[in-house]
Amino acid sequence: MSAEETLILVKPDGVARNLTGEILRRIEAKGYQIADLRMVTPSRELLAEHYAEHEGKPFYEPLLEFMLSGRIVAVRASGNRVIEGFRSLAGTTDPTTAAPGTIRGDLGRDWGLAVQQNLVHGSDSTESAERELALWFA
Ligand SMILES: Nc1ncnc2c1ncn2[C@@H]1O[C@H](COP(=O)(O)OP(=O)(O)OP(=O)(O)O)[C@@H](O)[C@H]1O
Repeated sequence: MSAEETLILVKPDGVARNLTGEILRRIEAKGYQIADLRMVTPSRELLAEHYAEHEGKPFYEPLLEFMLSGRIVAVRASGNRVIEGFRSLAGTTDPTTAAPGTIRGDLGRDWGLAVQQNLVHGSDSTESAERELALWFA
C-alpha cells in the first residue's frame, strides 16, 4: 500500500515570519516525508478553488486577501495517517486557544484581524488532499 499524502501550506504569515524551516522541521521530526515542495505566488482563481467551500462566509474575502498578501510554501507530505497527523501537529484553527505543542499553539497568535492568520493549512480528508494536491502541484 502506498503512503497517504496530504497538502500542507505554509501561509503568507508563516513565510513572512521566517517560520518555514521550523514548520518543515516539525513535519520531518514527526517522521513524515516531504515528497515535493514549492514556493508559490498563487492567483485569486487558485485560491477561490482551494477555498470554494467557504465562499459566502464573512471571513472569505479577508481570507483570500490574506492568502494573496505574500508567498506560500506548498508541501506534498506523505506518511501513514499523515492527513490526521498533520492536523494534529497544526492544532486547532484559533491560535490563541490551540494547544501548546502544536504549530499554531506555539507560534501563532490572534492579531485581531478579520481572518485568523494561523500559519498553516492541512487537508482535512483523503478527498480534499487529492483535490488540493492537484490544484497546487498541477
Ligand atoms: N471564524 C473565522 N474567522 C476568521 N478566520 C477564519 C474563521 N474560520 C476560518 N478562518 C480562516 O479560514 C481558514 C480555513 O478555515 P477552516 O475552517 O477550513 O480552518 P482549518 O481547517 O482550521 O484550517 P485550514 O483549512 O487552513 O487548515 C482558517 O485556517 C482561517 O485562516
